[in-house]
Amino acid sequence: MTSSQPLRVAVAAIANDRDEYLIARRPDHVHQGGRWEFPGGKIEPGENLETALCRELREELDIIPVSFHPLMTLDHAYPDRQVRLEVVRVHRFEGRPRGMEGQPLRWMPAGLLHTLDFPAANRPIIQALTLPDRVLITPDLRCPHTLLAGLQRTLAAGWVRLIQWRTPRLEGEILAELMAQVMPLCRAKGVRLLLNGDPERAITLGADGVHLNSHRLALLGQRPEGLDGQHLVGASVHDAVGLRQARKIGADLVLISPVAATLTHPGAPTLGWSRFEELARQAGCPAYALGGMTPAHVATAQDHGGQGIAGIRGLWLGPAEPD
Ligand SMILES: Nc1nc2c([nH]c(=O)n2[C@H]2C[C@H](O)[C@@H](COP(=O)(O)OP(=O)(O)OP(=O)(O)O)O2)c(=O)[nH]1
Ligand SMILES: [Mg+2]
Repeated sequence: MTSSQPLRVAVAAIANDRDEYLIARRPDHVHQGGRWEFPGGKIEPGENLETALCRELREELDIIPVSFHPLMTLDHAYPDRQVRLEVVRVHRFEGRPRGMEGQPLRWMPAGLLHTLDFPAANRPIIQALTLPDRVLITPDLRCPHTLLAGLQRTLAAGWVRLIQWRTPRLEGEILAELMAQVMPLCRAKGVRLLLNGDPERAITLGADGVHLNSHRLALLGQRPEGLDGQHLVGASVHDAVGLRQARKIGADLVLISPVAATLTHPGAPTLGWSRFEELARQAGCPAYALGGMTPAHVATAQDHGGQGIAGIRGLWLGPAEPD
């Protein structure tokens, strides 16, 4: 590392109304040259994020952003440089984007961003643009038929895009047989499923990734083997120590809990929204509020730096009480 102060960079994830993002190709000769990027550049002395954003978008694209909000702040150490990417999501702008520096531009559907070559620091940005605002956690039921019926009802409602499959009382063949039915149902709806459990088992059963409870997370020294860029790794965290561990192993999303009182852990002390916000802002990846959450809390979670909410009740459209 050449300096202890990271280089502050204003980065714009510019969206159109088809959920596509504007990307540009960095010239070959610059840092991270040849890779795709979100438009933006260095925050100059005396500038704040907003003034730097407006200047960069005028210089690079000849547009003026008119509606935007902060998405995330990311610290990343490249071998030769430490950067702090201050990422803003731009919803509306004036003008027609042109590559003012001769750089190729492209509008890319959010779901395809992960197929392109971006700088390594960009992975959490792409996750944040791709991941939904709600994670459904399955209830802890023992009856496969009840689970399957609840899943079908929930999928039919059409809004769920990410599921954490958490059935700790189902093991071995019963879980394997159930997953063989569950995965095709999810795939048909474009829903991704993370198996809460052992990472190897998640891969064997064909899940889209794994969810690590705080205990499993604490035992890992690195991202579980076999879970490549196409898979997702989620982790449950309750404090700054857990969050650091999630960053260390390269988790793609974290569930921070308990934000409010929950029936799943009655009487447990809660974090509240201000502590959630402190943790979410340090996460370096999309963070979901968990504990006492319903879809009505999505906006509150986002106002506090989160990606959205996670939970069972309020999201699962079937019986949720232990059977
Ligand atoms: N703009 C942008 N920079 C990124 C992204 N990801 C990433 O790691 N970076 C890094 C690469 C660079 O080290 C730094 C941005 O520098 P830059 O070269 O774009 O800065 P600039 O537009 O002010 O360029 P210049 O005036 O120095 O030519 O941040 C990204 O998505 N967009
Ligand atoms: Mg630039």
